[in-house]
Amino acid sequence: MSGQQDRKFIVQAGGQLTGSFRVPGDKSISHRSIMLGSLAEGVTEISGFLEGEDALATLAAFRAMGVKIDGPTDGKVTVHGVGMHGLKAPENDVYVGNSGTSIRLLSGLLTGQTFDVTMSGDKSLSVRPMRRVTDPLALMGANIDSADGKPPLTIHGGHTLKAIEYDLPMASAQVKSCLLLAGMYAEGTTSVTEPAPTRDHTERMLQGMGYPIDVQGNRISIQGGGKLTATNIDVPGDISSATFFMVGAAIAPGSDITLQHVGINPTRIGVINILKQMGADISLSNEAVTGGEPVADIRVRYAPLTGIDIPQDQVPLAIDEFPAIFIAAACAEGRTVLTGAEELRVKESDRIQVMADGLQALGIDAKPTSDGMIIEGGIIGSGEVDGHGDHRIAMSFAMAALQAGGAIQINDCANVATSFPNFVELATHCGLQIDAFDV
Ligand SMILES: O=C(O)C1=C[C@@H](OP(=O)(O)O)[C@@H](O)[C@H](O)C1
Ligand SMILES: C=C(OP(=O)(O)O)C(=O)O
Repeated sequence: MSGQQDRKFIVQAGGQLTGSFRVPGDKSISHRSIMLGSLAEGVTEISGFLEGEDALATLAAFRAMGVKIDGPTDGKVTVHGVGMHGLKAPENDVYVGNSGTSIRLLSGLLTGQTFDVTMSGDKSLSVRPMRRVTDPLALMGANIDSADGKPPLTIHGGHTLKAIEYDLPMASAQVKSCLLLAGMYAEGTTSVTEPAPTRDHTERMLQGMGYPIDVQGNRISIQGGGKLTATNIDVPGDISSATFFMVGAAIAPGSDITLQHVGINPTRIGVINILKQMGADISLSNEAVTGGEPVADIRVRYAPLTGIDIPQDQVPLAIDEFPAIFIAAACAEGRTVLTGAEELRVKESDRIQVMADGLQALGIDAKPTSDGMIIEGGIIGSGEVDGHGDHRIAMSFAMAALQAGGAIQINDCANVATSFPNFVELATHCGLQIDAFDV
């Protein structure tokens, strides 16, 4: 839970989604724009920055390390880069709240500094696994203390880093990015091989800021000792935030929405591929490339959905979208089977167990498995579910109300502010009958 106060949502049943609007900026790209902008030489102007708690935690961390950052004001941020060696020791521990991306990417970047930093987070972050970054960083020569592989992490600076060749044990853009950021400070060429493609925003932004990297299939290499040059970054809308509206429109008869200027990076569009395979009516227009990232307007009109076996190659490309995809599956005709998604168990909550519990509470036959879920499409009932302090769980169940037999109450929703601070306003604007209460 963020802050002192918790929130609950009560969403009335029925309705449809209509309208054309923009969702907030991409969370992954927002984090990286602050990190790389801070290390660059020159001034980086960012527009479309996500003013959500996670990205703001990264911004605050760099301010605490001496970087002058103006904004955010209406999504505009100006980062006065200090160069690769210009960060200063923060006066206090760095608190990154709920944000796995902040702590894991910063771990890599901070191993290259000359000072020590301790990073901590909220209740959810404090039980998330960090050995996936601390183990390979130790191989590079980093010295990191953790609480049994969990936050808080203390990164001891001043160690000489050596390049490594590393086969990632899991498909994780956070681990890949952590090692590439550490690789900028290592002697030699660090190579990371991923078992399957994951989001490549770090690679794109490094290249956009003039830091050479070499990509050969799933192997990404970076040589230490380079530099970054400031540039302007237009952050597209977050496809992970757009997903809630895509699923809402796909399940509610009469819906027709257009989500403007959304990032459609090929490493992020698993949700489009999966929903289309289920029968969703999704079309793209205004396709363009902005700051090295492809964008488009996404239109979704209601069409009946059918259950599918979700192709495993789509899993890393839709990793944050499964809570919402499970809602689509619950409204589809027939069975949907997800496998190969054990990573969902170590997100802000155990997204397999928590979604299965919530769906069952609403009368849906949902069987959790070790690495996925089997969902029989059916009729969603009225009831109360627990958001478990996980933004994506809360927003997914909010959309389920569009097809429910009665109102749905969702508890422990405050963390929606981590990725989508104006969710309730936008959802109301396009037709969801949602009220939020501080409790
Ligand atoms: O690199 C990133 O920005 C992210 C990578 C993914 O995490 P993993 O690397 O743990 O899969 C994703 O779930 C997270 O929301 C953001
Ligand atoms: C997993 C997520 O984020 P993070 O790992 O940055 O907390 C998410 O936003 O769904």
